[in-house]
Formats: sequence, structure tokens, C-alpha cells
Amino acid sequence: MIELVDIAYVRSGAADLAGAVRFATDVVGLEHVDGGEPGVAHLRADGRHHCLAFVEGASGVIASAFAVADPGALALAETELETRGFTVRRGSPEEARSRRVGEFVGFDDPFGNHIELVVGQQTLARPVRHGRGAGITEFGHLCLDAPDVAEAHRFWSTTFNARASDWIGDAACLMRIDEVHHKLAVFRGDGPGLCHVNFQVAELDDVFRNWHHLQDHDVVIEMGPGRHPQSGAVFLYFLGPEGLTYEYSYGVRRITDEAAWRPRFFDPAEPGSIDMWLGPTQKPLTQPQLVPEGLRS
Ligand SMILES: O=C/C=C/C(C(=O)O)=C(/O)C(=O)O
Ligand SMILES: [Fe+2]
Repeated sequence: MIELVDIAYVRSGAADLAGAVRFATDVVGLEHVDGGEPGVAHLRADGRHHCLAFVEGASGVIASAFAVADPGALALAETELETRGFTVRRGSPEEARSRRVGEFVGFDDPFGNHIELVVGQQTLARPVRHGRGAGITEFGHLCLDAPDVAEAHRFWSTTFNARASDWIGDAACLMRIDEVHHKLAVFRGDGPGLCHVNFQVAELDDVFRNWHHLQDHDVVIEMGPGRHPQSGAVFLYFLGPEGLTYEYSYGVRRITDEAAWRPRFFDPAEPGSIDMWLGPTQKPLTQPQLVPEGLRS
């Protein structure tokens, strides 16, 4: 069993690098950390050097990364994955530098999502210079797509320490690796993919202020403001360039009594199981089947 200690970053291709960075800073509110590396832009939300990297090239996710404790744990993870039949590749020192990590390995999950395990992700001591006052406090979670959510849960909970916090039928499984209700989720999709990246904001007011800001700037709101019954978080999903969906959310549940928590099973066909406020949905998460028929636009 490989222990994930945190999420680390998402690395994504950007056909229009400058446009992707402009949106991430001026609209989302992340900091552009200028690393002086041509063709790569690092975006920061919290203490981590970055949690999102855009690499000039074809649009689409390149890797989703998780931290393990130390180089010994990384070496054990490498062996364990190989034993389980995965092809694991060690990143070169140059690739590790670009990711601002000490070392990393990469492999494809059973559905083709490229995953990187890292150690020594760089921390920046200075405060985040947010591109805009969106209230972002933290890179909250990342959500992957897979055609078989139960199988994805089996993979993440047997190879890794991920535990199901809640299920949404066979359409989604929200998983925790620490006290936070979920830092990883898998949504049913036709193939591999990145469903969305989440940023936590400091106040409920930030969600609504950001909603107005996004509308004023003609950003496509995909869903929200609303409230998820699973984590209890107030959410807002919106579409950025390169097909990347962002989420702001406030008030995610923490599971402090690990022994007492039982995952719950929500029926996606039941009104309120995605949004307790029963709000209209423009484009539900990318997975139309998640949203009850009556709520689809
Ligand atoms: O559709 C349900 C999504 C639930 C949540 C939550 O409970 O916070 C998410 O943010 C998510 O899985 O992305
Ligand atoms: Fe989310």
C-alpha cells in the first residue's frame, strides 16, 4: 500500500500559453510564478511553488500529481507499482526541476490517466501574490475521469491509501487521503481525463463575489453557486481556456473521526444529490448523466 500524503499539482498542455496564464491569474486569481523556463508557466495558490503548470503544446491534461513522504517511500512505491504490473518511469533531473520537486515517478492508472508521484515539492515562504482577490486559500482537490468508478475506487483504495468518503451512485466516488472530505475524486467518463481542479476560498462571500466577477467577464459558469451534500461545500464551476474546468468552493467537510465515518451513497437521480439548492445547471461537471433529468438544461 502506497501512502499519498497530499495532492501536488496538475500539469496541463496549453495551445495558447499566454491566454491560459492570463485567465488563471486575472480571472481565477492564481499567481504566475515566473520560473524563466520557456514554454512552461507555473501557477500558485498556496505554499506550494505551484499547483498548476501549463506547458505550451496540445491542450489537455499531461499529469496529475500526488506527494509521498520521502525518497524511501518513493522508491518503495516504484517497486510496488512495478510488482503490480505497472510500467513506471523515473523523471529525469531536468523534468524534476521543471516540476519543482526533488524526484518523481510517472505511470498510467488502469484507465490511462497519467499520474506522477513526487517528493520534495518546493515550498515558497513568501505570501502568494494573487493575480486577483478571489479569496483563494488552497489547491483543494483534483478530479479524474474513468469509465468504471467502482474499479477506479478499487485501484485507488488498494494500491494507495485513498478511502471513499461518499459515492454518487456509480457516477462518482469522492476519496480522502487525509482529513479533508476529498482531495481526489473519480467521475464516470468515456475515458481518462481531468474533470476539474478545485480551489478553496476563504469565505462564503468569495464564492458569490467570484460568481459576479466571472459573469461580468463573460466566463461560462458550468454549475452553481450551489451546495454539494457530500462535502457540504458551496461550489461554483466555470470553464477556462484549453477546456479546463475550475471550481471554487468554500466549507469542505473534514472527517476528524476516521473510525466513525461511513461512506454514504447518493442517488444522482434524486433531486438535491448534486446541488442541495437545486440550482440550474448549464453544463454539469462534464458528466450529464450525473444530473437528474429534470435539472438538465
Ligand atoms: O457532484 C458532486 C460533487 C461533489 C463535490 C463535493 O462534495 O464537494 C465535489 O467538489 C467534487 O467531487 O468535485
Ligand atoms: Fe469538486
